Amino acid sequence: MLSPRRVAALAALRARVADRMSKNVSLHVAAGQASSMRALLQAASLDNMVGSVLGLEQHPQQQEEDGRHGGSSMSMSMVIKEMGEMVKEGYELVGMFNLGDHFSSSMWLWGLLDFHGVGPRCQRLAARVRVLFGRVVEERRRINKDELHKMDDLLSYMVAMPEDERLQDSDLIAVLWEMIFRGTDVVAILLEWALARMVLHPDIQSKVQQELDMVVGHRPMVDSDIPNLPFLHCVIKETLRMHPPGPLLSWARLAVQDVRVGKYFVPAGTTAMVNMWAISHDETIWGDPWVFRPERFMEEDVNVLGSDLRLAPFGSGRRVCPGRMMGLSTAYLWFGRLLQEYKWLMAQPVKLAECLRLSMEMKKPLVCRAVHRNKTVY
Ligand code: HEM
Repeated sequence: MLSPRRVAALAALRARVADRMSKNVSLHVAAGQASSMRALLQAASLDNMVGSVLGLEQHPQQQEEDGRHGGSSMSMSMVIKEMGEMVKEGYELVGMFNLGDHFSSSMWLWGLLDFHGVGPRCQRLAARVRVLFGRVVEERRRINKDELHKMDDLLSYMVAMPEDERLQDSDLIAVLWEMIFRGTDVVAILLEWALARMVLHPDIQSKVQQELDMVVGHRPMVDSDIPNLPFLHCVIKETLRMHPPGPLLSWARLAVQDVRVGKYFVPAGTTAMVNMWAISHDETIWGDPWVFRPERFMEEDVNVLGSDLRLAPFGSGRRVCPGRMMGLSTAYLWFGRLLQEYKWLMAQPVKLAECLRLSMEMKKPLVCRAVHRNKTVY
């Protein structure tokens, strides 16, 4: 459970990142360029994750500064750039086909079938993660306890824990890496889908903007506005339904004996996974499942955090996404800010074809044109 102070600090960080992201969009607008949304959203998401997990934040005017973190000797921009490269490499590796994964649990045969060198690349990535995160952890430990208690990021919290409760270094690094790796792209992917839908459905886009104008007005949207924007919630939920970024859930079950489930025969030894994509497109559960209709969530509220299995885009139970509150709040805020400040128009045909890697992405990345709305948000 996060303390109110940490919740407020995370919200303030999200808002600062939203400002930086919006400024980047306005640079494209000023240059008359269309925006390639994926790179822009990924950069913002990495910025947010590195800030909330490691407490490292790069201020535009301080490209090479490190002073906020107790005299770190590492260049902030270098650390963030390397984190971004490592996340990208991790995604590529997870998405690569490796014959060994399908045929063998024995290491030597797995190595023999690893034609693309996935194994050695994974080992090199793991070594990079250990070195870079190891240095960040070491530097944080040098900060005195009083200062550490004032910091709101996950690493500082974990380093400040009583000694007998602390994780070993290898586990600590694994947790930090997993949070950044899993949390970075998925938020960007969700927002890319949501914006694609806004470009395709200008009527729905206007409806969100009307709600924002009415509830928030001319100042920038903040976290505390989120509960007062029900239609914006519906749009994000409908995006999660139609384009769940994590379509296969790991509530894995092993059949210990041969069994029949409905009309299917499941042999002993089979691992079964939950296909959330199929559930959220099932016409016996969702009327008109192929129609993007956010209003359906106005008619019936559905909790998407794991308690309603008709739509559990963050999973459910023991392996539920630990970043779901943060991911959802970030998506609500950034989506609201992007729509509050800009009208989004088609720059290239929007294709909704999907591509499954670690998350389910748009196969053809979204490129769209932003136009400043008349409302002044600064
Ligand atoms: C809109 C945003 C997000 C979506 C849709 C999402 C979705 C998911 C899904 C579907 C899973 C797998 C659950 C399962 O296999 O049963 C998952 C796991 C995970 N997510 Fe998220 N997630 C989001 C944001 C985040 C964020 C912001 C973080 C980090 C702060 C994060 C960290 C993780 C981690 C560490 C796991 C692995 C948990 C485990 O294996 O036990 N996620 N997420």
